[in-house]
Amino acid sequence: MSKNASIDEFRGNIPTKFSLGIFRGDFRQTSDPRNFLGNLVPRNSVGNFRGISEERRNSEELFPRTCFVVHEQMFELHKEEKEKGSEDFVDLLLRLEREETVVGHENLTRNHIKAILMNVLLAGIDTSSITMTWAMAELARNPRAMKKVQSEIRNQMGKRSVISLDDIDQLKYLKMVIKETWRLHPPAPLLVPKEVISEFEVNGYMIQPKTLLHVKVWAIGRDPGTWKDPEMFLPERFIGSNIDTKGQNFELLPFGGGRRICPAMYMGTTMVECGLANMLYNFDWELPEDMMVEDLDMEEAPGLTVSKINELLLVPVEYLDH
Ligand code: HEM
Repeated sequence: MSKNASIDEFRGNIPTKFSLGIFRGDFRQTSDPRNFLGNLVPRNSVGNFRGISEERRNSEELFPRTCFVVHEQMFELHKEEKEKGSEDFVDLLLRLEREETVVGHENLTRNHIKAILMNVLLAGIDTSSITMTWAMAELARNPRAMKKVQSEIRNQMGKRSVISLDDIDQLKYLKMVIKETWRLHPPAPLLVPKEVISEFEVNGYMIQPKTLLHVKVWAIGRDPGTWKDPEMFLPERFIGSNIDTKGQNFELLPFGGGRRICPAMYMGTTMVECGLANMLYNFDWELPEDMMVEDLDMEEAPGLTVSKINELLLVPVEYLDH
């Protein structure tokens, strides 16, 4: 199996996604009938997730084979020690393990590294690539916004080969495009469930402590009471608005909020901003021959993260004027 094939299989493998709980305390409640995943996934559809908490102690049994393959490939690729400064993320973790670094109360072990890598793969790659795909799909459907964002990037950046992190702050319209993409297409449409701490009232209903709340970010983003013309892709709605994505503005929660807010919010944002900025700077994006803007579908695939059900097909045309 090629490396890419095994990574794809690993990421797409639903039991693998659920096995995240192997390394984390959060899924201790998997046998609880109120359990989030157990409730989302019908019993016996892809396995009985409610019984997982007992079995998961034996990670060898539960850990899918593809997961081991991916980890072994990663470790194999990083077996040579590198100099400090030229290390990547995996090199760094392996060095901390060799140096018997204490993290929290214990040494960082190989199992911790596997858990961290799995978190990054599951939580990081999908969410950023999903955002970039939806952003490109919306821009392809909205040539005016596409032209505007490309003009901003090309005018601000002048001639250069790559747009770096330091340049991104100047790209105000690009940031609005990304926020608007997250409003309409939050990669995680349902947040991690939240447990109510103290009683409160909403619309005449008293919500009791310990109730599990499922926050449907997708619906909030399209709520006509909150957003004018909610179905329209209109990045300009953020001009002069101080709504951001840091979890304080409940209208826009692509990274969630509260204690369990995405810990990699800045990394995720940076990956999306840099990726899109470079794609939009270096290429014009055309629809395939015989395809009209109206033919672009925006159908969503079901899942804990929501991607486009059909692949987005765009033709990159190198932009040579820089
Ligand atoms: C566009 C990029 C991303 C988006 C939209 C996103 C979104 C989210 C959301 C909505 C949550 C749940 C928060 C809640 O329920 O309140 C979450 C949790 C999490 N994310 Fe991200 N994420 C992104 C990128 C990343 C990256 C790059 C990583 C890792 C490198 C990452 C790691 C995590 C982890 C570990 C959690 C679980 C935190 C916890 O349960 O305490 N995410 N993310």
